[in-house]
Amino acid sequence: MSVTPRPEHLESLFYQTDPATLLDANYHILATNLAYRTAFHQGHEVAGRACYDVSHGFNRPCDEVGECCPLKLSIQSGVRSTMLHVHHLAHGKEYVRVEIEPIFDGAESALYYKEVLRRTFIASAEPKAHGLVGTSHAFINLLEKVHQVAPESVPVLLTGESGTGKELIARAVHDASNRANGPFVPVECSGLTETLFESELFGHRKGAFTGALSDKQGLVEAARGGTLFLDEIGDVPLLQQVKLLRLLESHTFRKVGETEVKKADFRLVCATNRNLDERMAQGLFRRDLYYRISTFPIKLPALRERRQDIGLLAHSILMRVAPERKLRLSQGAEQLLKNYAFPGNIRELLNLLERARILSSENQLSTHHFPALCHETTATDAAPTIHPHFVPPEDKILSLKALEQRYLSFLLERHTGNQEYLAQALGVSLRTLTRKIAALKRSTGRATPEAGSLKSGQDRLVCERSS
Ligand SMILES: Nc1ncnc2c1ncn2[C@@H]1O[C@H](COP(=O)(O)OP(=O)(O)OP(=O)(O)O)[C@@H](O)[C@H]1O
Repeated sequence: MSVTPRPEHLESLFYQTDPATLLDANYHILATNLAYRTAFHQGHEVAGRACYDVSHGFNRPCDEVGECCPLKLSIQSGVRSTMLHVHHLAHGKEYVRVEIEPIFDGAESALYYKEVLRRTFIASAEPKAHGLVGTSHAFINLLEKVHQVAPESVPVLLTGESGTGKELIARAVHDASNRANGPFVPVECSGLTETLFESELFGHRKGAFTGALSDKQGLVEAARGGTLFLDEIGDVPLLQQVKLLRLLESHTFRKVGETEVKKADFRLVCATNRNLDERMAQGLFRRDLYYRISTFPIKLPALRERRQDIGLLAHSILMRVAPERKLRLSQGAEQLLKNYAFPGNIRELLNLLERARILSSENQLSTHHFPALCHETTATDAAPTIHPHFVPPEDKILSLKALEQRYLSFLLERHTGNQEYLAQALGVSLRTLTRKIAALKRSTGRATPEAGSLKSGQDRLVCERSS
């Protein structure tokens, strides 16, 4: 049974400047304001429909199809909840920050729920040539953290493997902060020599040292009112770490060759792909500096932890590297990329796509345009290989036995006829290896590569042939 909102609540909704709706606990939209209708539905009224239908085109509540639902959270907790959602609208998918507040009005349980929706542009849920793209859970969790910390002034430390997008996330923290109108100043710390470090960071006076031909403003000063992004902070040598620490503790600095002390005014974001715990244990990174920079650490997921985004990322990168060609991935090529572990992360994906676009004269990139991942053999029409960085699909957990069999079949293809060597390298006796090969043969019902090329059906990567 649907509830009728009280006039005072309807009035507060109508005067709300942000897009807003009133919902009941059964996911029905009871009322909407003009800002909501204008922003999301070209002025059309959607009251009376279910929120999951309107925002996602689903026929069931979002939490029943694997998405987090802020309404459900609020119903369960009885308090306000906020989260990022990807909304599927007429013009495409977009990121919306949804805030749900239960309205009790003296009643024991909430009468209904006020929903306020704010668009966020720090990332795109649709292919886009520049900026952050993604819709996977790991990526949404990352964006949540960016939203949580952006309005605060605390230092942020971004960690994660090389090529995961730390610089883009640093920029997103800046863009979502109240310093967004100020400058964003990236500093590549690993490239700064000892002599350059101070003069680059703090600036210098003309004549301060040989080669100082004019006054120079430092990067700390350039970041005034904005964000200073210290990339590769883990590579800063100990001597310079002391200087950084002094800057962060006193919020002041002095140009080289000058006596005047100046006040610094920046928000600090640092990034590293080094393991700072290890560096501290080795005495290569100061613990006091670590505590200064790591108030809010954010670990970026590796690309293999957000494989759901590979198609979207690839599409976006193709728009970037070949804007004049409408390049698409074939299904097989997309699957090939999704099955690869990407030790070099998004930078490696970019590299592979650049190479593929040069190799292809068509609009479609197929598996044979990715020779590094797909070693075609000439033995059969679809002779498969498994790349050493092969990882099983996200939605499928392989049993250890199945994984062992895959690995074995991959090795047998590589080392045909050399079982003695293989047994030794695997650390098992030749008898054990022979037994495992026989079991593999039985389970696939096919000959092992000893007698020909082994195919294990859908679990194998199959290279498309060039048309
Ligand atoms: N979510 C994303 N959406 C689109 N492009 C991305 C995303 N994340 C990273 N990229 C692209 O991947 C490349 C590598 O990103 P970036 O330089 O920010 O990585 P990094 O983690 O700072 O690497 P390193 O540690 O080596 O400095 C860039 O071309 C960047 O534009």
